[in-house]
Amino acid sequence: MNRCQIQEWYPNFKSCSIKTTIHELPESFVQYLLDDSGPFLLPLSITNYDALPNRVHKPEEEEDFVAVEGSGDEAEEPVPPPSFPELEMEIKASIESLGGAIFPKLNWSAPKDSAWISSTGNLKCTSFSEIALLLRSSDSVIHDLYHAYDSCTDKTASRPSSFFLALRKWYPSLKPEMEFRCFVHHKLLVGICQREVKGNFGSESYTFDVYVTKDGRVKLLDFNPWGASTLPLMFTWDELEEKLREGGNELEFRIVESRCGIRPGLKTAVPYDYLDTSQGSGWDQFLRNADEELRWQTSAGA
Ligand SMILES: Nc1ncnc2c1ncn2[C@@H]1O[C@H](COP(=O)(O)OP(=O)(O)OP(=O)(O)O)[C@@H](O)[C@H]1O
Repeated sequence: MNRCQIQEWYPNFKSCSIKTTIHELPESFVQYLLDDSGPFLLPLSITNYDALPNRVHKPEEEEDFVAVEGSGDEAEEPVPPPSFPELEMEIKASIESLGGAIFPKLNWSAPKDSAWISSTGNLKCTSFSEIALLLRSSDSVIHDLYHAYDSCTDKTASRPSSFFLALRKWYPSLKPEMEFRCFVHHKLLVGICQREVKGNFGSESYTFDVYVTKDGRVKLLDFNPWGASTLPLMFTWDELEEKLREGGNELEFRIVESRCGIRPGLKTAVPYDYLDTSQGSGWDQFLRNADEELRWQTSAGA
């Protein structure tokens, strides 16, 4: 499990992977990602520091402010937005060095499930606040922060001691049909093989994802543990295990033959309320109101 963290594997596979910079996250930022006690505030950006005194509303500084004794209001100071100036500066420099746009990822996971929240509908980020928004909104990231070791039988801690943010050069047109996951069991490739990726990963059993470029080069995207929360995609874990129990060591290569069978790799997860159209749901209520308003307008116009 630990070997599949990007900060662990990337240094050894840099030459055949996507250009990436890795930043150790201060614990204060990790706590910011975990904190769901109050309203969600984006970090105050270094570019907005000068504007801060004007942004915080201080009624006592207004001319017509009258303090009412014993109202209790004096105790309620506005909560300043969190800020992480050093991390933001490091990230800004990295984004520039990677060509101005990046794909963010924590130790194991990218915030794929929060792509819907960004203005572009994907994980492309050009600033620290875009990264913070995607990370804060993602259950995949929460999984890394809280539950990464849940399926480990030799679990000794509930979380890793440090978290890292990987910024990967943004590739705008990765074709989902050219991405492959390769299953390795006891150092044997049992799912799919790409010659260009050499077998010098430390674990015996794991999966790795590769992308085949237009000119036939293979880029290593990711490593994941064998089993656990790794999706077996067109296989099932039982099927792969069964094949190995039976001593089968032939490589099996599965592809989708129909074009419509290929879905983008990014999960297009949206809140359940978006999808729930049943009676009494938010959508149902919205449609009823719209219907009523339309009827009212029609009868008023008649
Ligand atoms: N640098 C990049 N630029 C653009 N898109 C990318 C980039 N890297 C990855 N992607 C897309 O995002 C998808 C998810 O990436 P990745 O496998 O790194 O995330 P993950 O959270 O580890 O996913 P999983 O848990 O399924 O392995 C990839 O399948 C690919 O389509």
